[in-house]
Amino acid sequence: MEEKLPEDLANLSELDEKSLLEVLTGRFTQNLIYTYIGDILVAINPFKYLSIYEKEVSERYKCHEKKSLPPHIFAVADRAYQSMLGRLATGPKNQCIVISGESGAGKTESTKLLLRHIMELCKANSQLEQQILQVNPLLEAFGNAQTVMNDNSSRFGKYIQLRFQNSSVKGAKINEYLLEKSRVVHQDEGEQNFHIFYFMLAGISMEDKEIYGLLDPTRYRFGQEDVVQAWRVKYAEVCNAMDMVGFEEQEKVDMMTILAGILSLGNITFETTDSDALKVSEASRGWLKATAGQFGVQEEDLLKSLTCTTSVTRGEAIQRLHNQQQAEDARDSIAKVAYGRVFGWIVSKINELLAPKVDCDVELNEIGILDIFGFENFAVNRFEQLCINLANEQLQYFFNHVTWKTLSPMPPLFQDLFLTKPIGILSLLDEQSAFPQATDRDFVDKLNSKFKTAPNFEVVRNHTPLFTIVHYAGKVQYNASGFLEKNRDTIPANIRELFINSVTPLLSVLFAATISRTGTLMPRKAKVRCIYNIYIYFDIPHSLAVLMEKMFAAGPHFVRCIKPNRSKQPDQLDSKLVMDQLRYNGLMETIRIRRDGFSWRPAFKEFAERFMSLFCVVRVCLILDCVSCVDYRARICRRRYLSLLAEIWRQRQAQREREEREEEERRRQQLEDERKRRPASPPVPLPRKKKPEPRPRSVLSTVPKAVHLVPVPRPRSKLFELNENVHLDASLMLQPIDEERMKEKHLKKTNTIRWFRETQVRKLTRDGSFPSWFHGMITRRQAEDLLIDKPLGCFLVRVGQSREGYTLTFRGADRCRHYMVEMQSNGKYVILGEDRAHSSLTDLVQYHTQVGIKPFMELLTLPCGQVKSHKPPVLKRISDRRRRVEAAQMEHKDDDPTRESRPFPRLYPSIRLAMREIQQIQQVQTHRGYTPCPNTHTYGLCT
Ligand SMILES: Nc1ncnc2c1ncn2[C@@H]1O[C@H](COP(=O)(O)OP(=O)(O)OP(=O)(O)O)[C@@H](O)[C@H]1O
Repeated sequence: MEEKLPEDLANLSELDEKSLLEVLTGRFTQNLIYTYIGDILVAINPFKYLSIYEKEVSERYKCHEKKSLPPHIFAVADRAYQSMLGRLATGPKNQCIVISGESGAGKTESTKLLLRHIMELCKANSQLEQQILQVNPLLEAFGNAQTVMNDNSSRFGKYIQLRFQNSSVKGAKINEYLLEKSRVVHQDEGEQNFHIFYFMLAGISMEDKEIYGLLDPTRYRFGQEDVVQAWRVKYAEVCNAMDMVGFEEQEKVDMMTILAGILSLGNITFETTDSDALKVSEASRGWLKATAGQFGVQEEDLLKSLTCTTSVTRGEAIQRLHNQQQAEDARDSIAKVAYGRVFGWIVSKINELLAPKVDCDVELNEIGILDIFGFENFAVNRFEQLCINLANEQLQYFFNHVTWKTLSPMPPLFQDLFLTKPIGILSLLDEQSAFPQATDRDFVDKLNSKFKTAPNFEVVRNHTPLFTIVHYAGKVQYNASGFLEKNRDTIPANIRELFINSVTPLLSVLFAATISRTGTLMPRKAKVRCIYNIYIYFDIPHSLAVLMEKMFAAGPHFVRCIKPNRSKQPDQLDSKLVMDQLRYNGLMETIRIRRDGFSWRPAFKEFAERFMSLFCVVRVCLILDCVSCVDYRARICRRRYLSLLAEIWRQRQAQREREEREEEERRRQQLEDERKRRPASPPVPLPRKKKPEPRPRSVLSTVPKAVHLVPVPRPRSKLFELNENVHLDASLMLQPIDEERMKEKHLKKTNTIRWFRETQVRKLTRDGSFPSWFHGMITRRQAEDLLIDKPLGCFLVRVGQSREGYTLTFRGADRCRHYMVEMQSNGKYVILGEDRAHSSLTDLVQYHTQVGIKPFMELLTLPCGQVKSHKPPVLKRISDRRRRVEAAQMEHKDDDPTRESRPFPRLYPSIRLAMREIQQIQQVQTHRGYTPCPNTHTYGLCT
């Protein structure tokens, strides 16, 4: 039998490193990956599937406070949700869940599980929950990449805010931090570019490949077929996620074209000429053309921005020619900025689409989930590591503050060393970045002279500009090469100007955008001439400060993720690695403090409300006196507090026993009296069970469940009366109240008909005919009558009578089911509660002939067709008109593909020409016996 190991380490009486490790290892080997330390959840990554996230498990963890369940990530989600609603003794309050751990420890997975469970908890009949769940795959595709540490490593930090009105979710907002843009142009050995490039190249259809200007995907550096197949699936998922969240088709095309432009840009190489000027190599001329087309700019302008810098001095424009290195740097910086901004745009678009649609005076509560990189200490630590560790320093400070309160021994290193103005590290960095001639060495020299005596700073004597910071988690040596350039992260004015004038509105908006105080992209409405450079990292202190402000004001929850081994293997636990992480995370110290203090640390109000009944038993004033004068969390109060509680429990117990004794005595006395009163009477028979009175039948209950399946003879219905003069039943119009209601109903019906005519007919008809399963505007009852004697899975689609949308009616096993089909703002169709968006109703129907509809997972089988002779005159008229329009369109159709309904890249003809040119060059090369590989520089994706 397996040993029962403690679920909460704070309850252990004896706890040192050895016993802690023993408990965690023991639990891990029993597949118990979650353990509490008070209210902190420790999660060890199992690196394998565990059946602990199934639906039944998540059901059990709904409002688990009432039950005693093992530690689980769902329990954290539930506690945050219930606390946010004020159901756990405190009033409603914002909550934040901080997830930390090193790369590959399981933060992203934990975030997804938290989101999933919170969406389960607030489940209402809305599409929003599904949309929120789709945000993760989208962000992962664009912000994650394979690294040596983790195959799906998040290369950015995120803070997801879920906003609620009472118990239902009303919207979501994401803040992204520190995207590692340099990955677009350079990846270390064993690492990859951002996932989206691979997904796109593997998943894109041949037709789209030509449209965006991509080469045959087989030319890219791809792995085995099964990997490519997985990427294909992922690409479909990303496209679906964009549809679900609400991206427009043209926006998607523009975005994909920009990504293709980044790849083409990577193929541009330079050659020196006899004069000083640089030129684009012969082999990559086609790529220059393609890039210009994909970015929607003029080829000459793009070339100029790559090969020279223009500056204006005293009203005079001065051109400085680039050398080869500078030209390559300009090329790479365009790629990085363009990618960074596309990512920022995706986030701001998600925020716009998922913004709560409620009146601004409605107060919303919030649960925030922070998933940010863990502390990093590599062989070479660069600017990115400094930013990440700075963020972690601040988070640790927050953790200590919450955990230890007044006992925190940690000096605010963050504040002193980094943020003090004007001599903090970041201020000095900004100061040096502002001098065009300053070097990274100058910056380090400045640091050395200012901080040589600071306790957390160490001077490093070396040719390379190095310095060391003593972080809470250990010493980190930073290499400052490239710090000034990265901190400037400026877009040269001519490049910015070029893109602001792009014919692709998305690029124009992206390059005119500013970065907000929280580090988020803020698109500007109007085109703005560029005068200022943008400092991307400039706002790190601000963005952290804003985040911290939110977190300090919220109820905190901590999830500490632990990586059990470096080789990403299941069932293996490297004790040293785990111990190091426990120390880095500050967990060892926490355990000690928690054991000495209290593992449960509610706010005073929460505590008081919970224990009010106890307070009544003893002298309330004694407790209040104690806890209000001295913070009861403080150790100084502990002994007094414990003895007080013990006294309360003792008294309460004594009283309970007294009451029980009295009750027992009373009952005994009663029986005795009874017996005395009727000494000789025969045993009283048990009362006969009374036959229950028939309950008055409510209007609803008079209708047996199956009634909808029984065909009711009815006058021939006006099934397809898509007519504005909708017929009203005269008897209903007799009562004035009903008259109002009927008018309203009529109005809704008229509006729906207009909506259908103006926006739907074109999409629904093929060759002027409606699909056989489409039955126009019929009632629920009429739909059921049509399906009653049909086989299982038979279905039809009808137009809703009171809303702009459709209903899919389906002959289920026991009854007819009606599924609402949501129309998204981007014109996509989704069955409410499903996670798949479709471009047309026909696609939706087709899809569900293969994939069952949730929750019963039943498939659509047979369309319930219309009887030809019954075809309503209005539908027939619409069909005929549509057929005539289509015929006229066919006559005028020329071979310009942009006339088709699908959106195209803005400069599609030039992309097409460029790709032809590239292919011709390749053919010539093959002819001459070269292996054509024009993608040598395609940012790590080439064969
Ligand atoms: N609860 C879990 N159950 C099963 N596998 C898991 C679990 N958590 C994590 N994993 C596995 O570990 C991998 C790494 O986890 P994850 O991507 O969440 O790490 P991370 O901490 O977010 O890393 P990074 O900081 O690099 O983004 C996942 O891809 C998954 O394979």
